[in-house]
Amino acid sequence: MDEQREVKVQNPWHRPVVIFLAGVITGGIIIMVAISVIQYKPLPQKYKYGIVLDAGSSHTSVFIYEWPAEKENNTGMVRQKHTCNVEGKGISSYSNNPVGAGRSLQKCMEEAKKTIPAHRHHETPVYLGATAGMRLLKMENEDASEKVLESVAHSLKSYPFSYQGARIITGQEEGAFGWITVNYLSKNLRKPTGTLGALDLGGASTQITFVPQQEIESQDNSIDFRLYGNNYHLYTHSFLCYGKDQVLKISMGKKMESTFKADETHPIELKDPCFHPGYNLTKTAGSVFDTPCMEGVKMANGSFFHVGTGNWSQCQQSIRKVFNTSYCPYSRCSFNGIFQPSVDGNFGAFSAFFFVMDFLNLTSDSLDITKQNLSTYCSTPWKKIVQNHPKTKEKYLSEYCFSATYILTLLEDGYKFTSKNWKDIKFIKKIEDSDAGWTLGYMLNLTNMIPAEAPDTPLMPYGGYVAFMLLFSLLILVLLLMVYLYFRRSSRTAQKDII
Ligand SMILES: O=c1[nH]cnc2c1ncn2[C@@H]1O[C@H](COP(=O)(O)OP(=O)(O)O)[C@@H](O)[C@H]1O
Ligand SMILES: [Ca+2]
Repeated sequence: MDEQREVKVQNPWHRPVVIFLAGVITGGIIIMVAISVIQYKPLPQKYKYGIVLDAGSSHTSVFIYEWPAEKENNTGMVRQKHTCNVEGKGISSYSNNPVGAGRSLQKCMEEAKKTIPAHRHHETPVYLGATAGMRLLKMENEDASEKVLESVAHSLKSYPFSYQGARIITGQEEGAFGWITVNYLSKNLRKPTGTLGALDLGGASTQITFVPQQEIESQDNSIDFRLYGNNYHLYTHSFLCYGKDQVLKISMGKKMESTFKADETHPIELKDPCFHPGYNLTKTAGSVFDTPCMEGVKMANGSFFHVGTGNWSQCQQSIRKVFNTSYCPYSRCSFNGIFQPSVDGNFGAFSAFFFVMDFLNLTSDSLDITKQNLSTYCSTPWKKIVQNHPKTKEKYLSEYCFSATYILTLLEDGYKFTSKNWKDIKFIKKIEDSDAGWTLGYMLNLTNMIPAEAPDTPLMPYGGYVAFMLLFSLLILVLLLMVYLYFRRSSRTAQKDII
């Protein structure tokens, strides 16, 4: 009996104190895991907002962006929540009525107030960036351009948002921020993979931006960024007056200059291969020459009949005349003596590049087939075109043959794309529900949402962390149980041996 009692006393697992301690340790581990899991659980998502107004030459669009507050420095987290198209023309058309420019924004800004939760209004930045229409107005009439900018600034300040400025952005900014937008949305910026070049076509200017293989020979065309720990050396150029609406005016003006000299009888007929056969509209010379882009072209006046002949190759011949390729002070040029390295890699072509090519179903064929299809389209009678598209605005409809011919000529003769790398051009409107364009990149830059260095990332993702903690604590529990069972067994064996 005495020996038995001795053994019982020697077996520590039979002591209530030890059992109590084991319980406390196990409970402690469970509490520790529970606290650390709850502590690092992501808080319910809080969203922040930003507003950018794209005051283009043809119209103004309001973009509302949204992003989770705690993830603002991660690539691809900002998304477009809402867009609103301002009624009427672009702000540069209000040169004779600047007050109207500010007033035109009211409807869309009221919509913005409803879209963004009220408690976020005061911290939501609002930016307005004006592009080539206002650049041209500033060249023509600086005073009028200032009055228009004052008017839109005054209007934007009357809303409960955080007004951050209304200004004319430079062509370099327009190109570079378009490039940032498409690469941010494609999540290219933190990866070692290549980037996407950006091609933007507006009504009054056009931009080309990409990472070149060759050295950039002109300082004006070079932009450097450090984003997420990577250095980017970009080539960019913005051609003022080479948006599709201005090129239409220039090429019509040039045609008028050459035909009207020979024929003095009024009203004059302007035969135009870029418009469909059967198209015939009376226009005023003033509506063609109302631009500073027509320097050096002899001005006509009065009205004329704009008559379509629908001939694609003649149309291309007439468009080629707007590109000056007679001089180049660098090793290579696009046109008008502007340096351009050879195009390299994939390109996203957006805004009017997309609107036009998508409307004509010309976004996925080879360059040769695209030309053939466009040629057939241009020679289709105007009557049939109207019948086939009864809902499309006739002004847009009448200009698609011209616009697509200009696009092909700009890309092939201007930027030197070939039938080989034609497939590298992707005509895009949106990437992941956000429009391709300069506005997102502009906001990301001004709100410092793209850090120069890659932000620190946790050792493991949240899900992995929870799974790891649970597995690890389970393992400790199993180990404790095994040790307990082992000791119990060995103490029983010891007891039996003794008996
Ligand atoms: O649905 C469409 N079909 C064809 N063209 C369009 C459509 N929507 C917009 N556009 C054109 O896209 C261009 C947009 O240019 P924007 O107004 O941005 O000028 P900017 O960038 O030169 O300042 C204009 O030429 C406009 O007519
Ligand atoms: Ca634009």
